[in-house]
Amino acid sequence: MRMLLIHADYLEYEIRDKALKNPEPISDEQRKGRLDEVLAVFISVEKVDETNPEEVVEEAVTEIEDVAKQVKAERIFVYPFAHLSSELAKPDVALEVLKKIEEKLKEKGYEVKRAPFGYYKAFKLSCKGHPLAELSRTIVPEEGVSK
Ligand SMILES: C[C@@H](O)[C@H](N)C(=O)N[C@H]1[C@@H](O)[C@H](n2cnc3c(N)ncnc32)O[C@@H]1CO
Repeated sequence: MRMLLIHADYLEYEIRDKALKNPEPISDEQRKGRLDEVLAVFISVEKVDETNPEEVVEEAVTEIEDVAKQVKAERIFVYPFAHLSSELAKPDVALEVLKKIEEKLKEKGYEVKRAPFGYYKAFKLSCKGHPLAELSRTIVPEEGVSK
């Protein structure tokens, strides 16, 4: 899994078009979304993550929470982003992983939005520009360790 984490004044998106034949079904209210004072997390779920998605979810949540605490962000935007890797996981696996990351962050008390999966989206992002405002993380499940 590849993550780009941006501490931002805001992130807003608007659905433009389908990018997959069967994108995630969404309500009208999900066609647009915005969070202010947010840690935006752009995530590419990778092929290697398919060997142990549970472990990758746990590690991603740990990394995201670590950065959120450092930058004192209470809101997190989980944003599916297929452009951080050339070895992408299948869409059905990727969507499940992203949903679980969202769920676990909410359980930890963060206000979380997740941008819809499988669409072209316009977005606006205002990066804060401080030294920890732009970070990346790579998560790889342990070789062949399936729980
Ligand atoms: C396109 C660009 O504007 C938009 N931002 C976009 O990336 N759309 C992606 C993700 O929402 C999702 N998607 C498919 N596979 C994956 C994956 N392995 N990991 C993450 N997202 C995925 O499906 C879309 C097409 O790849």
